[in-house]
Amino acid sequence: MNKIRISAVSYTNTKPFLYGLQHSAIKDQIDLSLDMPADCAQKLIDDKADIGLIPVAAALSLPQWQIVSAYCIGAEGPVNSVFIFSNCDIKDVKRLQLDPESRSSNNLARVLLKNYWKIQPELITGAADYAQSTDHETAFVQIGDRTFGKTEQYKYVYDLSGEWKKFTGLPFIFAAWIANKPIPAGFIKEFDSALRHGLAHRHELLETLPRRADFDLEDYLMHKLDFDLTEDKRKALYLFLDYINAL
Ligand SMILES: C=C(O[C@@H]1C=C(C(=O)O)C=C[C@H]1O)C(=O)O
Repeated sequence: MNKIRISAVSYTNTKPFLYGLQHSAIKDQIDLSLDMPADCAQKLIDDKADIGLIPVAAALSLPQWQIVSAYCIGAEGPVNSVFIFSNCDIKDVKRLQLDPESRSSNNLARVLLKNYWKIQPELITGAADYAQSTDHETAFVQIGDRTFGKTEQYKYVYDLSGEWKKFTGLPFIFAAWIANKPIPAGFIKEFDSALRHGLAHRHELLETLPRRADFDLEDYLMHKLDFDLTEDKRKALYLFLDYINAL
Protein backbone atom coordinates (compact mmCIF):
# COMPACT_ATOMS: atom_id res chain seq x y z
CA MET A 1 0.00 0.00 0.00
CA ASN A 2 1.21 3.50 -0.76
CA LYS A 3 2.06 5.52 2.31
CA ILE A 4 -0.40 8.21 3.34
CA ARG A 5 1.28 11.62 2.92
CA ILE A 6 0.87 13.76 6.01
CA SER A 7 1.82 17.42 6.38
CA ALA A 8 1.97 18.60 9.99
CA VAL A 9 2.79 21.98 11.51
CA SER A 10 6.46 22.48 12.41
CA TYR A 11 5.72 24.42 15.64
CA THR A 12 5.86 23.30 19.28
CA ASN A 13 2.03 23.13 19.37
CA THR A 14 2.18 20.00 17.18
CA LYS A 15 4.85 18.13 19.14
CA PRO A 16 2.34 16.09 21.19
CA PHE A 17 0.85 14.80 17.92
CA LEU A 18 4.31 14.02 16.51
CA TYR A 19 5.23 12.16 19.69
CA GLY A 20 2.12 10.01 19.23
CA LEU A 21 2.78 9.31 15.55
CA GLN A 22 6.43 8.47 16.16
CA HIS A 23 5.63 6.14 19.07
CA SER A 24 2.94 4.15 17.23
CA ALA A 25 3.04 1.44 14.56
CA ILE A 26 1.36 3.88 12.17
CA LYS A 27 4.73 5.55 11.60
CA ASP A 28 5.48 2.88 8.98
CA GLN A 29 2.33 3.70 7.04
CA ILE A 30 2.90 7.44 6.73
CA ASP A 31 5.17 9.79 4.89
CA LEU A 32 5.40 12.71 7.33
CA SER A 33 6.59 16.23 6.52
CA LEU A 34 6.77 19.23 8.82
CA ASP A 35 5.79 22.55 7.32
CA MET A 36 4.73 26.03 8.34
CA PRO A 37 0.90 26.24 8.46
CA ALA A 38 0.50 28.13 5.17
CA ASP A 39 2.54 25.40 3.43
CA CYS A 40 0.51 22.58 5.07
CA ALA A 41 -2.54 24.17 3.47
CA GLN A 42 -0.84 24.63 0.08
CA LYS A 43 0.30 20.99 0.02
CA LEU A 44 -3.29 19.84 0.53
CA ILE A 45 -4.57 22.25 -2.13
CA ASP A 46 -1.89 21.06 -4.61
CA ASP A 47 -2.52 17.39 -3.71
CA LYS A 48 1.05 16.99 -2.47
CA ALA A 49 -0.39 15.64 0.80
CA ASP A 50 -3.40 13.46 1.64
CA ILE A 51 -3.93 14.70 5.19
CA GLY A 52 -2.73 17.98 6.69
CA LEU A 53 -2.92 19.71 10.02
CA ILE A 54 -4.09 22.74 8.12
CA PRO A 55 -5.30 26.19 9.11
CA VAL A 56 -9.10 25.85 9.10
CA ALA A 57 -9.43 29.05 7.04
CA ALA A 58 -7.73 27.22 4.17
CA ALA A 59 -10.55 24.66 3.99
CA LEU A 60 -12.37 27.30 1.94
CA SER A 61 -9.77 26.78 -0.82
CA LEU A 62 -10.31 23.01 -1.04
CA PRO A 63 -12.93 21.60 -3.45
CA GLN A 64 -13.35 18.58 -1.17
CA TRP A 65 -12.40 18.34 2.51
CA GLN A 66 -13.17 16.21 5.49
CA ILE A 67 -12.06 16.41 9.12
CA VAL A 68 -10.47 13.05 9.94
CA SER A 69 -9.63 13.36 13.63
CA ALA A 70 -11.23 14.10 16.98
CA TYR A 71 -8.20 16.33 17.76
CA CYS A 72 -7.14 19.78 16.61
CA ILE A 73 -5.06 22.84 17.53
CA GLY A 74 -7.50 24.93 19.51
CA ALA A 75 -7.98 26.98 22.63
CA GLU A 76 -10.77 27.59 25.12
CA GLY A 77 -9.60 31.21 25.60
CA PRO A 78 -6.19 32.90 25.30
CA VAL A 79 -3.71 30.54 23.57
CA ASN A 80 -0.50 32.48 24.27
CA SER A 81 1.00 32.03 20.80
CA VAL A 82 -1.26 33.98 18.43
CA PHE A 83 -1.11 37.74 18.82
CA ILE A 84 -1.46 41.18 17.41
CA PHE A 85 1.54 43.12 18.75
CA SER A 86 1.09 46.87 18.74
CA ASN A 87 2.59 50.12 20.00
CA CYS A 88 -0.83 51.77 20.25
CA ASP A 89 -4.32 50.75 21.28
CA ILE A 90 -5.99 48.53 18.66
CA LYS A 91 -8.61 51.23 18.04
CA ASP A 92 -5.84 53.56 16.82
CA VAL A 93 -4.03 51.07 14.56
CA LYS A 94 -3.77 52.34 10.98
CA ARG A 95 -1.83 49.49 9.37
CA LEU A 96 -1.75 45.76 10.20
CA GLN A 97 1.03 43.55 8.80
CA LEU A 98 -0.06 39.93 8.35
CA ASP A 99 2.02 36.86 9.17
CA PRO A 100 3.07 35.03 5.97
CA GLU A 101 3.13 31.68 7.84
CA SER A 102 -0.53 31.97 8.90
CA ARG A 103 -3.89 31.48 7.24
CA SER A 104 -6.30 31.14 10.19
CA SER A 105 -4.97 33.87 12.46
CA ASN A 106 -4.62 36.46 9.68
CA ASN A 107 -8.30 35.84 8.92
CA LEU A 108 -9.19 35.83 12.61
CA ALA A 109 -7.56 39.26 12.90
CA ARG A 110 -9.61 40.48 9.90
CA VAL A 111 -12.85 39.09 11.37
CA LEU A 112 -12.19 40.75 14.73
CA LEU A 113 -11.17 44.08 13.17
CA LYS A 114 -14.40 44.29 11.21
CA ASN A 115 -16.94 42.80 13.60
CA TYR A 116 -15.53 43.23 17.12
CA TRP A 117 -13.21 46.25 17.16
CA LYS A 118 -15.03 47.83 14.19
CA ILE A 119 -11.97 49.43 12.65
CA GLN A 120 -10.54 49.30 9.14
CA PRO A 121 -6.76 49.55 9.16
CA GLU A 122 -4.89 48.95 5.93
CA LEU A 123 -3.86 45.28 5.72
CA ILE A 124 -0.32 44.64 4.55
CA THR A 125 0.81 41.30 3.15
CA GLY A 126 4.40 40.62 2.18
CA ALA A 127 5.91 43.41 4.28
CA ALA A 128 9.71 43.21 4.01
CA ASP A 129 10.00 42.67 7.75
CA TYR A 130 6.43 42.11 8.77
CA ALA A 131 7.27 41.48 12.43
CA GLN A 132 8.69 44.96 12.90
CA SER A 133 6.35 47.68 13.90
CA THR A 134 7.93 50.45 11.83
CA ASP A 135 5.90 53.26 13.36
CA HIS A 136 3.53 53.97 16.21
CA GLU A 137 0.35 53.06 14.32
CA THR A 138 1.57 49.92 12.52
CA ALA A 139 0.83 46.63 14.27
CA PHE A 140 1.44 43.05 13.21
CA VAL A 141 -0.01 39.53 13.54
CA GLN A 142 2.35 36.80 14.61
CA ILE A 143 1.83 33.10 15.38
CA GLY A 144 3.76 30.13 16.69
CA ASP A 145 7.08 29.74 18.47
CA ARG A 146 8.36 33.10 17.22
CA THR A 147 5.97 34.77 19.68
CA PHE A 148 7.35 32.99 22.75
CA GLY A 149 8.62 35.48 25.30
CA LYS A 150 7.56 38.46 23.23
CA THR A 151 4.56 39.72 25.21
CA GLU A 152 6.74 42.00 27.34
CA GLN A 153 8.20 43.75 24.30
CA TYR A 154 5.06 45.57 23.15
CA LYS A 155 2.84 47.94 25.03
CA TYR A 156 -0.35 46.48 23.52
CA VAL A 157 -0.71 42.73 23.08
CA TYR A 158 -3.91 41.08 21.87
CA ASP A 159 -4.26 37.29 22.21
CA LEU A 160 -6.55 36.50 19.29
CA SER A 161 -8.33 33.40 20.60
CA GLY A 162 -8.89 35.30 23.87
CA GLU A 163 -10.44 38.17 21.89
CA TRP A 164 -12.57 35.72 19.86
CA LYS A 165 -13.84 34.24 23.14
CA LYS A 166 -14.83 37.71 24.36
CA PHE A 167 -16.55 38.36 21.02
CA THR A 168 -18.44 35.06 20.56
CA GLY A 169 -18.30 33.25 23.92
CA LEU A 170 -16.84 30.29 22.00
CA PRO A 171 -13.51 28.46 21.97
CA PHE A 172 -11.44 28.70 18.79
CA ILE A 173 -10.00 26.15 16.41
CA PHE A 174 -6.88 27.21 14.51
CA ALA A 175 -6.01 24.01 12.67
CA ALA A 176 -7.64 20.62 12.10
CA TRP A 177 -6.55 17.32 10.60
CA ILE A 178 -8.18 17.57 7.19
CA ALA A 179 -8.08 15.18 4.22
CA ASN A 180 -8.59 16.19 0.59
CA LYS A 181 -9.80 12.73 -0.47
CA PRO A 182 -11.51 9.71 1.12
CA ILE A 183 -9.17 7.93 3.58
CA PRO A 184 -9.70 4.28 4.64
CA ALA A 185 -11.63 4.06 7.93
CA GLY A 186 -9.10 1.63 9.43
CA PHE A 187 -6.29 4.11 8.88
CA ILE A 188 -8.28 6.99 10.39
CA LYS A 189 -8.94 4.95 13.53
CA GLU A 190 -5.28 4.05 13.97
CA PHE A 191 -4.15 7.60 13.18
CA ASP A 192 -6.47 9.05 15.81
CA SER A 193 -5.35 6.62 18.46
CA ALA A 194 -1.72 7.57 17.74
CA LEU A 195 -2.62 11.25 18.23
CA ARG A 196 -4.44 10.38 21.47
CA HIS A 197 -1.35 8.49 22.65
CA GLY A 198 0.77 11.58 22.07
CA LEU A 199 -1.61 13.83 24.00
CA ALA A 200 -1.63 11.38 26.90
CA HIS A 201 2.19 11.52 27.06
CA ARG A 202 2.69 15.28 27.11
CA HIS A 203 4.56 15.11 30.43
CA GLU A 204 7.13 12.70 28.95
CA LEU A 205 7.42 14.95 25.92
CA LEU A 206 7.94 18.03 28.11
CA GLU A 207 10.96 16.37 29.73
CA THR A 208 12.65 16.25 26.33
CA LEU A 209 11.99 19.88 25.37
CA PRO A 210 14.35 22.74 26.21
CA ARG A 211 12.77 25.07 28.78
CA ARG A 212 12.97 28.84 28.58
CA ALA A 213 12.68 31.37 31.37
CA ASP A 214 10.39 33.69 29.43
CA PHE A 215 7.71 31.19 28.40
CA ASP A 216 5.74 28.59 30.37
CA LEU A 217 5.91 25.62 28.03
CA GLU A 218 4.10 23.28 30.41
CA ASP A 219 1.17 25.67 30.81
CA TYR A 220 1.12 26.08 27.02
CA LEU A 221 1.02 22.38 26.13
CA MET A 222 -1.13 21.23 29.06
CA HIS A 223 -3.61 24.12 29.44
CA LYS A 224 -3.50 26.98 26.93
CA LEU A 225 -3.71 24.75 23.89
CA ASP A 226 -6.82 22.62 23.83
CA PHE A 227 -6.63 19.68 21.48
CA ASP A 228 -10.15 18.21 21.69
CA LEU A 229 -12.36 18.97 18.72
CA THR A 230 -15.50 19.50 20.80
CA GLU A 231 -19.00 20.37 19.61
CA ASP A 232 -18.36 24.02 20.60
CA LYS A 233 -15.18 24.11 18.52
CA ARG A 234 -17.12 22.76 15.54
CA LYS A 235 -19.67 25.51 16.10
CA ALA A 236 -16.81 28.03 16.23
CA LEU A 237 -15.33 26.61 13.02
CA TYR A 238 -18.51 27.10 10.99
CA LEU A 239 -19.14 30.53 12.51
CA PHE A 240 -15.55 31.55 11.67
CA LEU A 241 -15.90 30.33 8.06
CA ASP A 242 -19.17 32.29 7.74
CA TYR A 243 -17.43 35.44 8.99
CA ILE A 244 -14.56 34.93 6.52
CA ASN A 245 -17.02 34.49 3.64
CA ALA A 246 -18.67 37.77 4.63
CA LEU A 247 -15.43 39.79 4.72
C1 LIG B 1 -1.95 28.29 18.08
C2 LIG B 1 -1.40 28.33 16.90
O1 LIG B 1 -2.16 27.82 15.90
C3 LIG B 1 -1.84 27.86 14.56
C4 LIG B 1 -2.25 28.92 13.75
C5 LIG B 1 -2.42 28.75 12.39
C6 LIG B 1 -2.74 29.90 11.49
O2 LIG B 1 -2.82 31.03 11.95
O3 LIG B 1 -2.94 29.67 10.28
C7 LIG B 1 -2.27 27.46 11.84
C8 LIG B 1 -1.86 26.41 12.58
C9 LIG B 1 -1.54 26.51 13.99
O4 LIG B 1 -0.16 26.35 14.17
C10 LIG B 1 -0.02 28.86 16.66
O5 LIG B 1 0.56 28.64 15.59
O6 LIG B 1 0.54 29.48 17.56
